[in-house]
Amino acid sequence: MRTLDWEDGAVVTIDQCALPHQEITLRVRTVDELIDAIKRLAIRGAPALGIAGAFGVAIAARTHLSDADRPLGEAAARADAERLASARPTAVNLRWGVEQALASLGDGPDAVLATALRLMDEDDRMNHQATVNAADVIVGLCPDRPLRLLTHCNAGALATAGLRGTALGAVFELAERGLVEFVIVDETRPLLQGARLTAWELGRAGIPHRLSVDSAAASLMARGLVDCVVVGADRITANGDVANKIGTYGLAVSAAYHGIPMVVVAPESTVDEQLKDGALIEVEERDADEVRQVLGMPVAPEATEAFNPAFDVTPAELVTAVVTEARVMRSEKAAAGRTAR
Ligand SMILES: CSC[C@H]1O[C@H](OP(=O)(O)O)[C@H](O)[C@@H]1O
Repeated sequence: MRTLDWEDGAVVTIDQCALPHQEITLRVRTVDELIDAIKRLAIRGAPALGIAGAFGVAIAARTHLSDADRPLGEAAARADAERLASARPTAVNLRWGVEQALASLGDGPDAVLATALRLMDEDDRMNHQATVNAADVIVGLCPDRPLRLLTHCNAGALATAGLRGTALGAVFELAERGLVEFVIVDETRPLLQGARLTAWELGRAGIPHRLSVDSAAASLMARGLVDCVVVGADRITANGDVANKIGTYGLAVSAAYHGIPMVVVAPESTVDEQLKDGALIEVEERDADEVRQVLGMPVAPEATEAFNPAFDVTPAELVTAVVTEARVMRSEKAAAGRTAR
């Protein structure tokens, strides 16, 4: 089953908040339902957000363009599209997908849906090629065999529209080549995308993996248990800075210190050439309860204040390579700066 699909006028997906213990199918028929699913991370992951955004515009077009007054209908559809694009600010893909679909609005609801379906098919192709390219890069960077890989958050099929992830897709590609000893899965607090989603995907695929608390990553690198860190991205700026799940920057600093390659895997739709560097990226700040609680169970006093940035920004100089379906962006600084310790 695809992670995201379109059936009978609805976005059909799996509710990622219920995983790994329940596999609940979501059928989203309105823009408001879709915004709710995006905000609560039932639908999540940069490429998946792009396709969901495009399908959301298709829903808005079908809802409003049937009105007699076409200009009024288009204005209403555009207003819905803006609410969708603003649902989560950091992943560039969401607004990208909305804008791609909006470009077809003047040709009517069927044209908007056709655009969204095309983007969904392209998402599969782009992500698959990026994972093959990334596997080739990792093989070239890491002489030891088999590979011990560390990943953060979830950049698997669940983070895309289709059957293959980005960073985790590269892990799957390497495993298919018989090159993976095991994968260290950062649990990824506060919402535990690693423990709940990446472990679920790797378990279903029979790929050896070990769950780890986020704070163990640096010491696992110091023990020589990591050959390469491979992660996804939510926005890559023109100079190669990378916004990704909170904790990625710390991984990059530790990896650089230990001379371990840091590879980012993403489709070109995650690259934002309009933004010159990472300082300009809006980092989503989420509800403090996500930190005060573990999946809804309080662990801190109710009055405790908390930081909860959903992402951080890793400077290009700490990223060995950003790999897409179309190119490999290498940082000379990252290569020069890495001396094994
Ligand atoms: C393949 S992009 C996945 C990317 O998105 C995740 O964020 P979230 O779970 O909040 O949508 C995380 O940053 C992943 O690396």
